[in-house]
Amino acid sequence: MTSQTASVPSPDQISRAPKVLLHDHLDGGLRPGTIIDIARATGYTSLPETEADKLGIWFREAADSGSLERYLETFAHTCAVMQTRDALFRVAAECAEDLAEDGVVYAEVRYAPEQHLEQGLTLEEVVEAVNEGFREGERRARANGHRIRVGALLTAMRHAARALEIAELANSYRDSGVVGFDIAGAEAGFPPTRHLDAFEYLKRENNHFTIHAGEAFGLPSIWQALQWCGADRLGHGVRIIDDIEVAEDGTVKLGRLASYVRDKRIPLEMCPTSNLQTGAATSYAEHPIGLLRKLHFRATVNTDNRLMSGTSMSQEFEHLTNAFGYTLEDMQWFTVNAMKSAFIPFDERLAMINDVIKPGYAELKSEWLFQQTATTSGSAAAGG
Ligand SMILES: O=c1[nH]cnc2c1ncn2[C@@H]1O[C@H](CO)[C@@H](O)[C@H]1O
Ligand SMILES: [Zn+2]
Repeated sequence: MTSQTASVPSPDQISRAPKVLLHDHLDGGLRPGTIIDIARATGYTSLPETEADKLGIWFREAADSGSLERYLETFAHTCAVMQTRDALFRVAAECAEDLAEDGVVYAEVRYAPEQHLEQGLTLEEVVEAVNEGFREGERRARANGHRIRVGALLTAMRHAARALEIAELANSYRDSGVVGFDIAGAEAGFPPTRHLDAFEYLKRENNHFTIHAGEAFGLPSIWQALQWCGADRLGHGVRIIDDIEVAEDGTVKLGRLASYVRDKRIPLEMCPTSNLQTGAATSYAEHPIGLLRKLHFRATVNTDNRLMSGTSMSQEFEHLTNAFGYTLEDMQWFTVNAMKSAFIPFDERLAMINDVIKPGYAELKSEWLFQQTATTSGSAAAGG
């Protein structure tokens, strides 16, 4: 008998499956049409294209550069149209709506408040506009028959010097929509230890943070993020593969750092398509997530920047099912990993896993039973 739980899910099943997203940038996920609307309304005239389809393609191609630094240049345009309360509200509401439409049930979406002050907003006004937008998006999703919860992560830019201030901001909104902190931006030349004061502050406050590490720079960056800064999770972390040796006969040897990451169940926020664009990986089939999943690292699947990568959670899973033959069981494994690693309280994570994620996958895994009944009962009736 062939149970479909052992076969690759269809795109439709992938889309309907409950998904959890831990690494998604708000300024990397705008709808192209929204960028054009806001640019018109606010007088921003530097967009490279003025038609939505073409603008979407422009972002994808410009981001397909092979270098993180050039990939990041495209954010000048999205940040330029995220400078007013209304724009931030709209972008955040649409983000929650789009994720819910894609079957995401829980998301942590990050952005850098310091990049949205050009037209006079304060840091607090930025956070409040985005929070209100997320709540509005959750309501719209519910009206469309979807359920989603969105938490914000506040990012500090690693080349700048405002990390402590942003960490304090994250801490003051921890009971109002902000679930943690992050640092992002160019990695080479900007080690996480530059922002030690921010991380030490958050640890003293018993707060949570993730650090972009091991994307454009290797093991030293991951080591610092964990052992100097105390990160709860790693943004990307793909270069941990450099500390894993696979011999010709298939035996695997983990170095000290890779062992630590696996033993301590450090979540890896992996973003396959983004990694191909910035040159952190060469193909889906060769993406380190394949080996890391086999070795039972706490790997999770994420979008990073839906606009720049022209992707969604469903598309990331489609690429992975094509490359590795992943089943619904694998998808559930990644999703439960992500939910376990979220920054919301333990009881809420557990309820999400037991009452939303597992029942959702159980339902999908049972579909083959009824398909078979439909075909066999038809032929039985014809034959009898
Ligand atoms: O993959 C990434 N690696 C490092 N930084 C990133 C990545 N994607 C986006 N950003 C940076 O994070 C800022 C806040 O959201 C973005 O403006 C971008 O500069
Ligand atoms: Zn990122």
